[in-house]
Amino acid sequence: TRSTRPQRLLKAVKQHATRGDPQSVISAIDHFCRHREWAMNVGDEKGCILDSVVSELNPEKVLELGTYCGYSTVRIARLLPPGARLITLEFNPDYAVIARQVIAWAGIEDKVQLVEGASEDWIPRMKEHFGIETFDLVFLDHWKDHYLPDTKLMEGCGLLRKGTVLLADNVICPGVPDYLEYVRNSRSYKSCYFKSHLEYTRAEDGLEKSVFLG
Ligand SMILES: CNc1ncnc2c1ncn2[C@@H]1O[C@H](/C=C/CNC(=O)c2cc(-c3ccc(F)cc3)cc(O)c2O)[C@H](F)[C@H]1O
Ligand SMILES: [Mg+2]
Repeated sequence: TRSTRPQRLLKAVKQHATRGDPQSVISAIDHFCRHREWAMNVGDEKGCILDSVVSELNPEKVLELGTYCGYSTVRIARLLPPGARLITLEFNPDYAVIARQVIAWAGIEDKVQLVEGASEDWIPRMKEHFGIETFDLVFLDHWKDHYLPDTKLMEGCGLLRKGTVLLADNVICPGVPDYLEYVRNSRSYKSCYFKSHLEYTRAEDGLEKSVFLG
C-alpha cells in the first residue's frame, strides 16, 4: 500500500540528514516540504521566531502540544540547556512512530519525552506523573479548537507561573480566533503577535507570544 506523507518525510530525513545533527534534520525536512510535499511543520521562517523565543527564555521545562513528525520538537530541544526537558504530546500513534525516529535521528532523545495521548488527558497528570510543578514554555501547535480549552485547563491545573510563555502557531492560518481573543483581552496575559508566513508559502501566518502574569 502507498506510504504516508510522514513516512516519506522520515525517509527524506534518513537519506539527507546526518545522524546526531539536529540542524541537518531540520534542513532535510524543510527541503522536503518546500520542494517535494508540503507538510504542517512550523517551518523555517516561523521556526526562526520560535528559536529566538526559546533562546531568550532558556527554559528548563517545556511542553509541546501536538508533535506531528517532531520538527518543532527537534527545533526546540536542540536549543535547550543540559538538564532541561521537553515533554511533547501526540495522540496519533502513526505520527508518534515517525516523530520518535526523527527525534532519535537528531540525537536529542535524552532531552525529549514523547507521550502518546491526548493533551486534555495528560495536562491534569503532569504533576503526579512527571513531577512537573510548572512549565516555563508551552508551544501550542495541535488542533486549533483545543488551544483555548487546553490553556484554561493548564491554568486550572496550576501549570503556569508568573512569566510562563505560551507560544501559539497558526494564529492567522488556519487561525485560532477564540484563543487570540482570550489571551489578548485577559488581564492574566501580556500578548504580542509575531507576523510571518504560513510554512513554505507566501500566505500570512504568525505566532502569538503570551506571557502569563499570574
Ligand atoms: C486535542 N488534543 C491533542 N492531544 C495530542 N495530540 C493532538 C491533539 N490534537 C491534535 N494532536 C496532534 O497534533 C497534530 C495536529 C496539528 C494540527 N495542525 C494543523 O491543523 C495545522 C494546519 C495548517 C494548515 C494551514 C493551511 C492549510 F491550507 C492547511 C493546513 C498549518 C499548521 O501549521 C498546522 O499546525 C497532529 F496531527 C495531531 O495528531
Ligand atoms: Mg502549526
